[in-house]
Amino acid sequence: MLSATTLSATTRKRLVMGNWKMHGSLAANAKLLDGICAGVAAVHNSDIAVCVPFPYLAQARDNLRGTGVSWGAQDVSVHEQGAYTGEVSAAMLNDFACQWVLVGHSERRSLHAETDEQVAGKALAALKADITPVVCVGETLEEQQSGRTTEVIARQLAPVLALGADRVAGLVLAYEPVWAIGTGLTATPEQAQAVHAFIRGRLAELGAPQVRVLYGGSVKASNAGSLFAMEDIDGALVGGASLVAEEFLRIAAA
Ligand SMILES: O=C(CO)COP(=O)(O)O
Repeated sequence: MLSATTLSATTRKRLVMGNWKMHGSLAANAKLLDGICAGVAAVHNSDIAVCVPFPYLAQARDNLRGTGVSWGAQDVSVHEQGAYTGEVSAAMLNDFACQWVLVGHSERRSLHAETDEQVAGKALAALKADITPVVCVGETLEEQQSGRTTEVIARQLAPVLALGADRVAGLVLAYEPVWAIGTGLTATPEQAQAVHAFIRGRLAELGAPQVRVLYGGSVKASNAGSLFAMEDIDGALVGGASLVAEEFLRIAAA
């Protein structure tokens, strides 16, 4: 007989999401999106999505509608509207039919001093607009080396989990160890699985065990398969390798 955890693992569909970060141009994106669309029919086991810079949301929508590839943004304001120069609201993302939005990426946390509470507020703003937030958590190298990984993840998760089981059931989490982002250093599948199991435990305690937990940090076609083989890794949030259509598709098919 299947145990409850085995059963739930089999029902979480894999999600492979590209985070383009601040890369792209109309011309380069057109080529990349065409390449992804050309190969997506061969990928059966993963949901595929791209999170693009704000100015390219219309291009993503126009190129991806009806293709099976979904799209989203890389940040959202905690505010609904008003005098917030430079901010983009969840309702504005809805105007471009975004299905997803990243919140709390480590680059936003470190470069823009986003707090755990602000990240949870952004997740809530997205949920209220029917956009799925992909909440990113992860420890720095110094935190990892001093044995504080789970302490940091628990702290980052706390205000998100405080939104309650019903809200949390509507989001996706991404574990991205900061030391593995853009460095070529990937957590080993076992290292990543240990943190994912910890996160899954928190989700189960809350009553939201089905939430997908993605891994991010130097994911490539060559390491994706061994990461996806882990019980609690439900897909990947891919930076650099998502900018090359063939490589991104190979990850999704791994
Ligand atoms: O930050 C990341 C995705 O959000 C990971 O980036 P890389 O895949 O380039 O390491």
